[in-house]
Amino acid sequence: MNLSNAQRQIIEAPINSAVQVLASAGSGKTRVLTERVRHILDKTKKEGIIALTFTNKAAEEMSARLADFEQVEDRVWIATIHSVAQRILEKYGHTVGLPTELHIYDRDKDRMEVFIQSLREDGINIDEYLNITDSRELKSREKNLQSFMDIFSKIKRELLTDIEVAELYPNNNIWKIYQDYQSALLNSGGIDYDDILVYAHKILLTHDWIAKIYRSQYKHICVDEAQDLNKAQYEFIRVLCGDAIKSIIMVGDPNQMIYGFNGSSKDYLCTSFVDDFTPQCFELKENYRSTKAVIRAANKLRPGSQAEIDYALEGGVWISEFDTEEDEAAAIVAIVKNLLDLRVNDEIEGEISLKNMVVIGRNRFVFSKLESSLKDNSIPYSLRKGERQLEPSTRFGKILDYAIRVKLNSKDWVDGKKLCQILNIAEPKNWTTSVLQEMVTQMSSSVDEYSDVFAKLLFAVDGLDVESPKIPKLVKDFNCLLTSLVENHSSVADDKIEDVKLSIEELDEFNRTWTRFKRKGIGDSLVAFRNALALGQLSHDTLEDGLTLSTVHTMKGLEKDIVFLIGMCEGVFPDYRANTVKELDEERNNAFVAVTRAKRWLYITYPKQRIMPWGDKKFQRKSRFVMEIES
Ligand SMILES: Nc1ncnc2c1ncn2[C@@H]1O[C@H](COP(=O)(O)OP(=O)(O)OP(=O)(O)O)[C@@H](O)[C@H]1O
Repeated sequence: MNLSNAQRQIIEAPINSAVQVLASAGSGKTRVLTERVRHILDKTKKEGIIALTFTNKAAEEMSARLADFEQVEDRVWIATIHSVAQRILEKYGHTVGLPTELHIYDRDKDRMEVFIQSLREDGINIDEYLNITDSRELKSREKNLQSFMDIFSKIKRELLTDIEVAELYPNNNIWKIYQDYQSALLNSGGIDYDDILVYAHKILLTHDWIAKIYRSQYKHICVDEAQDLNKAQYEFIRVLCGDAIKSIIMVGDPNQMIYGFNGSSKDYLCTSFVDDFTPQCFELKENYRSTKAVIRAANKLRPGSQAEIDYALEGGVWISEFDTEEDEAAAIVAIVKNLLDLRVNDEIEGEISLKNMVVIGRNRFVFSKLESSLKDNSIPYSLRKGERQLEPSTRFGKILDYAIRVKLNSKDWVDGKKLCQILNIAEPKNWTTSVLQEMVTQMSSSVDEYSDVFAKLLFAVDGLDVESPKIPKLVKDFNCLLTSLVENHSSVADDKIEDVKLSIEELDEFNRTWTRFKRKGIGDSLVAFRNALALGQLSHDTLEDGLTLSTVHTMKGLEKDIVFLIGMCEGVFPDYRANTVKELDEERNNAFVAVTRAKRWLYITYPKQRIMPWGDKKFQRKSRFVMEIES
């Protein structure tokens, strides 16, 4: 595939200069970035490159595209911004007072537990506050607590100082509450997800010698999807460069900024980067991905954003209205079947299969009727997950998960408490390195019918060598044990045996995740494994051959020949919570991203009425975005 002149100019821009690329959907941003990396490798001798992506999937894709280049492994560090920051913490976290074995609290509810504990320690009777029977009032109180957590995230994502916080929230003692939460996190031996960047930024800012180590090895930085940077991410990149790294390329599309809830703003790419690095600026407008019909639709949403290439195919965009969500689902299933029967078409490369299609919705709730319809028609499908790992659902799976966390960080009372609850035993008085042994001892007097298995599991996890754990052996032993329970299950109530059967599946999944971890070569230790899980580096698509159902956010950066965009009603898309001009503008970006995932054909559908979660039937208005596309 040839590069266009515009693409080539960017790739061949002077090596030690800053480059900004503002490019529309499908214009080859990822391609340009990959080729730029290749070009730098070619033109320089031993210099290293850091290529920063937004998701692990994008990092994998870039690695795959560069796999044929011999020196890539030694010279290019392709990773998400969080993975790079985390690696810095693993090595140098001690310089800012972090524990040597980093424990990341990756679940919202665990962070909330730590916050509640910090309030307790401040003498606030938080348990009484939450111990009420009125469920509505309880919800509102939980919401109140959540609003504090949101502020903490904002402080971290925007790197706010105490003075800025006092100005923003003059009537609350937020900074003190925040500091107490931070101390509580450290007292439990961990940090939260947002902290990864905050601490890594702090390390580079306050320890120039550490920053110099990275700057001497990596002389070039490439940033993909830069329209979605937030302040902490941008400042992290800036401090990584310092005055030494001048070779930085940022590539992004302002019309695809869809992470505003994460503090993202296109201003970091469009304004701050220009002010701080005075880059050479380029634009790419030609859409190489989509057909004329799709490009026309995209241009209705963002006028003038897309240019057709001469040889673009005509393609098609079809908009259909249905009475109900069931009718909408049935129609999509019918179209899918017709397309599969069609098998080939001049506009689609190769054979038409479920692999060429995706169903996109603004949120995952719009898929429920379609999922039933697909099941009824035996059409395999899978919901594209975010990068976070699925939580285990069985008692065995949960015990394994919590026990590993406690093994790695015995101060982790959050998971320790949950472990005790599942095992139905008393909490240890002190959270020290012997907690798992104490739990094993306690299990000897447990009346739980599986106490023996759970005690063995705790014992086995406690005995793991953290540096080089023998996970396959653990899996094999417990697979045998659980299988024998299933085979001799006559004495056990049936619902419990279902849980054991599911445990075997979860254990298999755990094993596959471990294998994925080893194969990726990100480390050998149990800590590296847990942190890779927390950073979403080990997730995978569940079903490769089925029909993919995806939210807009998880479809970012990807493309399919045939796209169904469903549930296009006001309130769903744009989301009912988007009220301000800025929020509605981001909804438009979401619609633009959804439409531009289509390479050839786009089917847009909406129902005239929907059943709300509380059971009422509600009439729907066609989305404003559909009206614009039709106009
Ligand atoms: N010069 C070119 N000639 C032909 N096809 C190209 C060219 N450049 C890119 N493409 C193709 O266009 C499609 C879009 O490219 P790519 O995924 O790099 O775009 P992008 O700008 O990152 O898209 P988005 O931001 O919408 O995710 C891909 O299928 C790619 O192979």
